[in-house]
Amino acid sequence: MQGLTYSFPETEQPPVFANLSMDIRQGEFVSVVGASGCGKSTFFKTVAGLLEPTHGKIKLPTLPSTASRLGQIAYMPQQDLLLPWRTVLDNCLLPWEIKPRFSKQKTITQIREMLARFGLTDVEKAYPHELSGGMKQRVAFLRTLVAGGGSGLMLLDEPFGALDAMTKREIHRWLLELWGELNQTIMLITHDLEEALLLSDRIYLLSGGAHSELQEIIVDLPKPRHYKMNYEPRFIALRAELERRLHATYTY
Ligand SMILES: Nc1ncnc2c1ncn2[C@@H]1O[C@H](COP(=O)(O)OP(=O)(O)OP(=O)(O)O)[C@@H](O)[C@H]1O
Repeated sequence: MQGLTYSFPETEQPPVFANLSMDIRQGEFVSVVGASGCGKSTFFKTVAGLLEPTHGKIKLPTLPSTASRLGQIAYMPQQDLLLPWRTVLDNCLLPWEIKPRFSKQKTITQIREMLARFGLTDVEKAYPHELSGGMKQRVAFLRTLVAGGGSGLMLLDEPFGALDAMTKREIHRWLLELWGELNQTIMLITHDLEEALLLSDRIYLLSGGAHSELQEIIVDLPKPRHYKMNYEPRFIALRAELERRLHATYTY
């Protein structure tokens, strides 16, 4: 991404963000943190092609630079947005109904394989109200993977924000285990600094507006990561540094 600027049309407001540049490598896990309202979601919507940047370029190695990104990048919002009248399997089939890539039978076979890997085989015929919060997020995550778009890039906009601490921990453990197999590049928006440190290779701290800034924090914690790292000196030092820099961007 090079020199990205976005201003909402027909507003007198300064740009939500201006002149942002970053490179994400294939297979990286990168988190974006920043004060509330600094423009994180708008930034993701621009990357996903839901909004066109006012200035700047976004290049994906899998897509010609003139092609639309819309539908090419997997995007998962904060709410799971599962359709309550559809079973787990039928919710996961939704992307296929909108944009069929393979035959229905092949897609169902792929979804069933993923349901097994995600520990969801037993709930294939269940409806969303019958699932726990963590299970719903896993189904939504699976559906985002099915929607995929083939670019291998997933944008996760605070997907675990509404989960309680223990469910979040369970989903982190699950994501860390599955991570290697997914072969995806992930960008995550989060307000949870420990989540960002546990999951990410790098963290970008965004401050928006006409004089936007992106600060990069490299998370040099060894892999595989696990929860007990929270208590290790390097984790604590990185958390303190991140918190200090984040506070400095707040204007109370
Ligand atoms: N459709 C819109 N029209 C005009 N301004 C908007 C619109 N959507 C968002 N904004 C403004 O853009 C700014 C950035 O919003 P955005 O949702 O991207 O921030 P955020 O960092 O994701 O916030 P949070 O962390 O609270 O979710 C805010 O000031 C918001 O009021």
